[in-house]
Amino acid sequence: MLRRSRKSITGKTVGPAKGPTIKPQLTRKIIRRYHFINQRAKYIRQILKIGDASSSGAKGAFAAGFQEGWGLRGDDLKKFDDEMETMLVQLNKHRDDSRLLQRCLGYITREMEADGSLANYQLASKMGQDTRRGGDSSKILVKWLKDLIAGGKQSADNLTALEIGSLSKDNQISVSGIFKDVTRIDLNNSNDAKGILRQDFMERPIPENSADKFDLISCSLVLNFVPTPKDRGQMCKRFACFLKDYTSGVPTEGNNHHSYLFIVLPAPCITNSRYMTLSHFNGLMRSLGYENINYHEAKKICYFLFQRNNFNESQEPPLLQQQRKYQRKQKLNDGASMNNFSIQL
Ligand SMILES: C[S@@+](CC[C@H](N)C(=O)[O-])C[C@H]1O[C@@H](n2cnc3c(N)ncnc32)[C@H](O)[C@@H]1O
Repeated sequence: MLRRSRKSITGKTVGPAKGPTIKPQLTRKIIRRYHFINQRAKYIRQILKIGDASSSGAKGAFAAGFQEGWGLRGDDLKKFDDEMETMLVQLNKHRDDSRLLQRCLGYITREMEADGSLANYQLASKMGQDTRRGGDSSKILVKWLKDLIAGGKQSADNLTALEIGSLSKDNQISVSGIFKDVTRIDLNNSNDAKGILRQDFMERPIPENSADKFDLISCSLVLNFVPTPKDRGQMCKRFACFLKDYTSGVPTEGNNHHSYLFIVLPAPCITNSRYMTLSHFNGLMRSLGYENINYHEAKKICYFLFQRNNFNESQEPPLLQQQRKYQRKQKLNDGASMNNFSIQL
């Protein structure tokens, strides 16, 4: 069991003021692992064409292979099987070996269905919001929007927002009154009663008309948990399908209707990656049609506000041409202590 009391060995207080906590250094590890095995399970189910993720569904369909994998885990779920872990990373190479895919599915389903697995994941996600780690990131978003409205750069009328990876309906984005309506979604919080819809943004149906689109999307500490650089790129591309498009026509002086994208990332994703820098990220977003209008770098977290661009295409290289630069990983920095965070379009 990973949960623990609030004091560390050094006596330092960690985690939320009330209730169980998880060691800070484990938080990201748990979230990453949870996303990784869920994504792998989804991928295997697609190849094997099975819908039911649960052990009962999969066991019934593929008793032998599935149970082999299930049995490999034994009782200690902290023990990993090196061979299976390598295969999970390289599933593509084994897509024709259905017996092996069944084993992999059994192996990870055992972990996904273990007691406390989801609870630990949700606790780890919530800890990202703990005030000792920066708190509710939408506070800064609300301040920036208020400034834009006060400066006449943005109309305050009937603004709507989509919050991806929402953990609370009490965050500033929901309670500040700036937005007439906030739609909150999260992969795992099935708290519909609490106003958060359980939904994968990547599977959210694309709105057919503008009224169902949003003036702002908030994506705080979500992109960094998307497992692969290409999946992150897909997420970045998909934002535009859900944002109101105020960009058509020639930009006019005094136009104060825009749509926005608020992105929050752990600072090391931008400041300490071999494949990402601030200007690279802004360039990538620019190639997708967004202009960075606000940026704040705190010790651990980076905050970006992008405005959907209203530029004159004839004066810019076409966006598709610009996007090519961001389709491959490019080494921009190097250093032993650097990470490999990247986004590929
Ligand atoms: C670390 S939490 C961040 C929560 C909060 N937004 C914050 O800033 O503290 C990441 C959340 O993103 C959610 N998430 C990740 N990928 C998602 C997706 N594709 N669709 C919806 N939610 C997603 C996870 O379920 C998780 O609750």
